[in-house]
Amino acid sequence: MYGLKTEASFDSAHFLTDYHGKCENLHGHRWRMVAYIRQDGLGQEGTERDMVLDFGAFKRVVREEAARLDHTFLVEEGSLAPETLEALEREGFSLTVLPFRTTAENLARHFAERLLARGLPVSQVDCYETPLNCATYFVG
Ligand SMILES: Nc1nc2c(c(=O)[nH]1)N=C([C@H](O)[C@H](O)COP(=O)(O)OP(=O)(O)OP(=O)(O)O)CN2
Ligand SMILES: [Zn+2]
Repeated sequence: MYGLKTEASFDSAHFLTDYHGKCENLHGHRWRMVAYIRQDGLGQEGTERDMVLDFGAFKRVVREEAARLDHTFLVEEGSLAPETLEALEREGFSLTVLPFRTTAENLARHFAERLLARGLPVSQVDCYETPLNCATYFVG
């Protein structure tokens, strides 16, 4: 069994609905996403011979997915009044409305699903919300 991992970071604001404490307030993180691939064998021919996957291809997709969220406000769908969303957009803020509570656990799963949809056979995604706090989503 072989494994690859690569990572990308992004800066985003969020708040947690139904949270009783400081995280109910709008705040920001430098989110660090670490993606893993596990594979039995290696490529047999061409540029990926004896590789799981070219690191270049792997990191490009992971970076693109992080860039989608970078410097946006991660908003759980339904957590702000439509007029608030409209006002923020009118002011020129970039919002990413997500159909889930913006926990590190859910962001790890969301990221894994996005990478899988783009053809990367990821087995795990770690989402570091702070340097010491990490949630992991295991595929499968
Ligand atoms: N299991 C989870 N717990 C918490 C999550 C989460 O996504 N999954 N998220 C939060 C908050 O978003 C919060 O921003 C993180 O809080 P905290 O650990 O308190 O982070 P700090 O670095 O700000 O804490 P210090 O007080 O500086 O140690 C909460 N929990
Ligand atoms: Zn937070």
